[in-house]
Amino acid sequence: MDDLGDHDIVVLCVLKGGYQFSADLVEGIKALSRNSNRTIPMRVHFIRLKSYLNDQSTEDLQIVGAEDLSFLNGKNVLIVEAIVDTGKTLKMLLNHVETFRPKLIKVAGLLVKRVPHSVACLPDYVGFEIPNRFVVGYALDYNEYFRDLDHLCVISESGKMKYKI
Ligand SMILES: O=P(O)(O)OC[C@H]1O[C@H](OP(=O)(O)OP(=O)(O)O)[C@H](O)[C@@H]1O
Ligand code: HPA
Repeated sequence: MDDLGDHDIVVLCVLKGGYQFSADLVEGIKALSRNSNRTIPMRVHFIRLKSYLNDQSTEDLQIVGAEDLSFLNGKNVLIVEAIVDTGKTLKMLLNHVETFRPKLIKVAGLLVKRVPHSVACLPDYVGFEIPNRFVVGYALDYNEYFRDLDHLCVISESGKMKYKI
């Protein structure tokens, strides 16, 4: 919490995969605030990025919906991302967010995948480093399936075949 400075923060949740982690992280920050002497006013905002088809990152990385993030100007921003795999999404998002000139940007990533060809863009705060396998659950999907699983797990090859597009 100290890293995030002494004035209000904007939590920027990366949809769709980040919704569950963001919700739980916001609860965690609220609990820390309650147990300390300082309350940090918090705004929560959502941004949607999409690039995956089946278990592959595509070149078609889009910010879905026109996003005017000019309110980030001068703010302390905490980007919340469920997973950093190739790192392309995070890199593109950081470039985008920086154009709005926030005061501070920090990134919390629940999972960071050990991949051979990542773009070397890492979160400031990492939950877990995981092997190079495709994981689903806890809001992470395979072609939009499995976000509703309470737990994270590796999708099997037969699961991939069954839900392949
Ligand atoms: O590090 P990368 O290889 O770029 O992958 C990470 C991104 O991939 C997933 O998003 P996806 O494009 O699947 O959209 P979704 O969150 O709506 O499922 C995930 O939620 C991350 O945002
Ligand atoms: O392993 C993953 N699972 C779900 N979505 C993802 N986006 C990048 N990597 C993954």
